Amino acid sequence: MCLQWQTDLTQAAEQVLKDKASIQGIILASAKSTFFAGADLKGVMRSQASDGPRVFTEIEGIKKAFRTIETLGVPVVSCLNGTALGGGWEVALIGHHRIATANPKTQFGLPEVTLGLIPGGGGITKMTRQLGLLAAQPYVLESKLFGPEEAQKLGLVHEIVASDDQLRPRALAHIAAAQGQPEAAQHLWDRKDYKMPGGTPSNPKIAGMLSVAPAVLKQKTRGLYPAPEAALAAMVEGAMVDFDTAMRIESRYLAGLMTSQVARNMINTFFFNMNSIKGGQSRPKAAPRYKPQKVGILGAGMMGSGIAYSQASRGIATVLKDREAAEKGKAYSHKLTQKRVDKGRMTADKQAALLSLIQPTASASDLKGCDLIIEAVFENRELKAKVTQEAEPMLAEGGFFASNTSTLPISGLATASANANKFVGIHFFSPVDKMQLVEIIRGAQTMTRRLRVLRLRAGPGQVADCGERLARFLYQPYLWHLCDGRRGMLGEGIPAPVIENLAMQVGMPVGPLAVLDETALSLSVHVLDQTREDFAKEGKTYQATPGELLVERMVKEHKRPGRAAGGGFYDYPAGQKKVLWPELKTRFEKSGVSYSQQDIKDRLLYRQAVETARCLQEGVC
Ligand SMILES: CCCCCCC[C@H](O)CC(=O)SCCNC(=O)CCNC(=O)[C@H](O)C(C)(C)COP(=O)([O-])OP(=O)([O-])OC[C@H]1O[C@@H](n2cnc3c(N)ncnc32)[C@H](O)[C@@H]1OP(=O)([O-])[O-]
Ligand SMILES: NC(=O)c1ccc[n+]([C@@H]2O[C@H](COP(=O)([O-])OP(=O)(O)OC[C@H]3O[C@@H](n4cnc5c(N)ncnc54)[C@H](O)[C@@H]3O)[C@@H](O)[C@H]2O)c1
Repeated sequence: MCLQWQTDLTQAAEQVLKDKASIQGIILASAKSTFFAGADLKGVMRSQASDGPRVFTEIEGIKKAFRTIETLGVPVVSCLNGTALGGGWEVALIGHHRIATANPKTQFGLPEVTLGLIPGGGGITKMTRQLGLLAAQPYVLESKLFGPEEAQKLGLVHEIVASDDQLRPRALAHIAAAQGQPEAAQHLWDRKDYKMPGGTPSNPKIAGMLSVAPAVLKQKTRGLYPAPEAALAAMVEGAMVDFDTAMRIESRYLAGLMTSQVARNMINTFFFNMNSIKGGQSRPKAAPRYKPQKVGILGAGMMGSGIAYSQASRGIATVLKDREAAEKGKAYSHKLTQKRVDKGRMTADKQAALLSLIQPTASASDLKGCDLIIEAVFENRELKAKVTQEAEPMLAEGGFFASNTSTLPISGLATASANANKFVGIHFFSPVDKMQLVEIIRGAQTMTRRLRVLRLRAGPGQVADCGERLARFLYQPYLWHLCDGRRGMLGEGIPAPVIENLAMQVGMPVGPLAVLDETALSLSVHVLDQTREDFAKEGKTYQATPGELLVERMVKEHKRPGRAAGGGFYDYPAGQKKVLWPELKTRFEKSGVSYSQQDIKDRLLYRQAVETARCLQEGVC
């Protein structure tokens, strides 16, 4: 929907108006494999707040042309040969009759809200009038996409054909059959007898549901996303007025959002940046895709057992080695898959096949022939060196070794390896089965070719290559500093619920103390001990931060090592929701401490911004 397209559309609408007497019908079709991808997102990225009035005029101009075509008095048929999203679906909705080619890859719908925008090119008004205020919500507020078949069930597509070449003949046949039938040249909502499905907001049943809708929405967005709120407002306000006014209401909300920083950020992150990552931006250009046949994992603790699941669920034979906990580590995969079997999402055969790929063992010789071995033992340099030297000789010809360390520089760990150029960091996150991101860390001597391991995870877009420039990690120091600041706040006497709730209010999915519990407070203490040891070797004394000291107290004094070991900042009563450990109040909270909620929010966000800037500065890609 670039400027050129807008001009062309306006001219086409003027032309059909002039030629009205000689037109029997109009076909909307695309010469590309995608029917239409919607608004020009590059153009949206260029808009500034001061462009609001111009953007409003443009939106209204587009919709005027849409309206001219659909109210001309002739049947309009949309021939949907492929995907139609956002403004593209709004173009499809100009047609009174919509024919789609059967193709499981085709997607229709309104993804605007996911980009910080709303379907303000008629999408809100028309979908609401077609489906009703309640039924339209998933498509408008949650950007639920659908294929041709679902569209047909919803009455949004009227015919499905087997191939693209049948679209035009079917459209012509429809136009021929529709001659003399005024209703075929009219939308549902333009008919005199139109009634909104389910009723308008004046219907007491609808009004009752709508009175809670903003609260339900706010619970999901925490008030941080303006687009869904604007979309809901446009739906409801639009349902109380005539069609043209509803369209104008939509345009106003859209113009405001289109020129906002929030939309620019969301479009950049969720469309352009995501696309370039999916397109392989972080992958080495020349390296072919690679999937190891057999992977060894050292350490079947929290991470090792999760990594074993992640490998086996991708069909990779996995040897899980631990001094004592290998069977327990495998049992974790049983627990995860059993939940899916119980819900009918996995067959017992598939579960058995997955579990059969995991071989628990206490013997290093079982690692023989692995083309990749990932070490996930305690965060202790000597232990890591020992297990590296023990396991490396078992690697298959050309195989390589990886450490899942959170904090120890890869170049340093690689000194224990006989093949430092085949030593790489592969940093999974906890819980491994849920977290999509994996960091690949090159040590100073790692050959770039090692990065072929990126194939370990399901798909692209999930890997940060921290590179040898950094020879450390992107996410870990990031999280570390963030958490450190927050546990530091607890040490200042700020109540734990305040820290947790304000973190959620600024958009974090869970509070920082909960994250620390998940990754294990004992891990933080291992890291602290190792850091002290490293400093001592250089004749220096490490000055632990207040946050680090607080966690050390939690583990060593209060015996609260984290979730996996029964409790940390939170208690985890069986079968119930976690609750903050009541003693945090007596042990850390200071009654007279004064704090401003805004300051705490700022501290949480500034740290994030500073760490992000550092990553950019250090060239992390
Ligand atoms: C003032 C205007 C008023 C408008 C009023 C209406 C407002 C409307 O309600 C708002 C919207 O439509 S919000 C929008 C809602 N629409 C959406 O969210 C749909 C976004 N698009 C898609 O999801 C996918 O492109 C498709 C699934 C359509 C095709 O997938 P595929 O076949 O794998 O193709 P691919 O590899 O993905 O793309 C090829 C190239 O095209 C590029 N490009 C694509 N769309 C673009 C766009 N809208 N923009 C700019 N560029 C767009 C893409 O970056 C890439 O460029 P590169 O330089 O070669 O890298
Ligand atoms: N916890 C997290 O969130 C997280 C996230 C990313 C990376 N990591 C890193 O992963 C590694 C493991 O962390 P974890 O949280 O899974 O620890 P954990 O304490 O849960 O597990 C460590 C396991 O290593 C085993 N082990 C110890 N010595 C061994 C040996 N010689 N041979 C085989 N197994 C041995 C232990 O028995 C234990 O099961 C650490 O390097 C940590 O920094 C942890």
